[in-house]
Amino acid sequence: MPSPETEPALALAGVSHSYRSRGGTVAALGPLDLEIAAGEFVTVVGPSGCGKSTLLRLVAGFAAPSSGSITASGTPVTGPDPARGYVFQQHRLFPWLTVAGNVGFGLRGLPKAERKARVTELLELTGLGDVGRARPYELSGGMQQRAAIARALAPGPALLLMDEPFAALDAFTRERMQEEVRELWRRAGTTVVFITHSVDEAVYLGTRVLALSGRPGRVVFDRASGLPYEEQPRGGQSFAALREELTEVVRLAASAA
Ligand SMILES: Nc1ncnc2c1ncn2[C@@H]1O[C@H](COP(=O)(O)OP(=O)(O)OP(=O)(O)O)[C@@H](O)[C@H]1O
Repeated sequence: MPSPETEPALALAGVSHSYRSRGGTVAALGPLDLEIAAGEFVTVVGPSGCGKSTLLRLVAGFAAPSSGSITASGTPVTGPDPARGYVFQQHRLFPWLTVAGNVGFGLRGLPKAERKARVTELLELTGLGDVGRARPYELSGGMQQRAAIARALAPGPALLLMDEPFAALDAFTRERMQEEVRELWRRAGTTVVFITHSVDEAVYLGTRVLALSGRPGRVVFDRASGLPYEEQPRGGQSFAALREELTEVVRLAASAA
């Protein structure tokens, strides 16, 4: 039997999803076949409404696909699991808990000393060492999003799912957060699936870049960036070429939608 190490971090086979609404059935996604290896940083772009969030929600186990199957490291996804951390566009921190309380929320099963050590480690890792006792509303948008990332990382997830995590941030903070998430990924070795509307962000962050067609979203572009992170500077030649190609793919997908 294949061991979890040899299984893809994520495998989707024939996955599609429809929503039922008053107006009828909306085919939102797929069919989709996709394998993601452990350690990849996969960015996903596509026209508005093409099913990107749906894809991530299915992978997280928040909803079951209408058809097809999803496995994470060989185990079928049947519901949410701490092995899959999720970061939303809006941080969704618990306002009644401190930042440290939020980060440690998923660690309630651990002995207190162990939990405290892990929270301290994560606060340091995400540059929040000084604000563990603050409430979320006392933090800037960038810090709130860092706290949300720390909370998602706390149980040591094999897979980190990020749904436009920086969309609500100003341009400067967003660029800084991109550097930070890149560094976190490099150090933590977590597999990442990252949804974004920004072609720039997708090309800059992804070791592999996917584009979905208009609704129902299917994979119309799938490319490993082919560059080690250190050699993937913004504005470099390969960066510009991939950005141009991807922009055209998304433009075509949006006009066909
Ligand atoms: N709960 C729901 N009930 C009915 N339709 C839904 C529901 N959630 C999403 N949809 C529809 O499914 C389609 C895909 O939605 P989804 O949010 O996955 O797209 P998206 O690519 O993430 O969009 P955006 O880029 O605008 O955030 C859209 O047409 C949306 O209106």
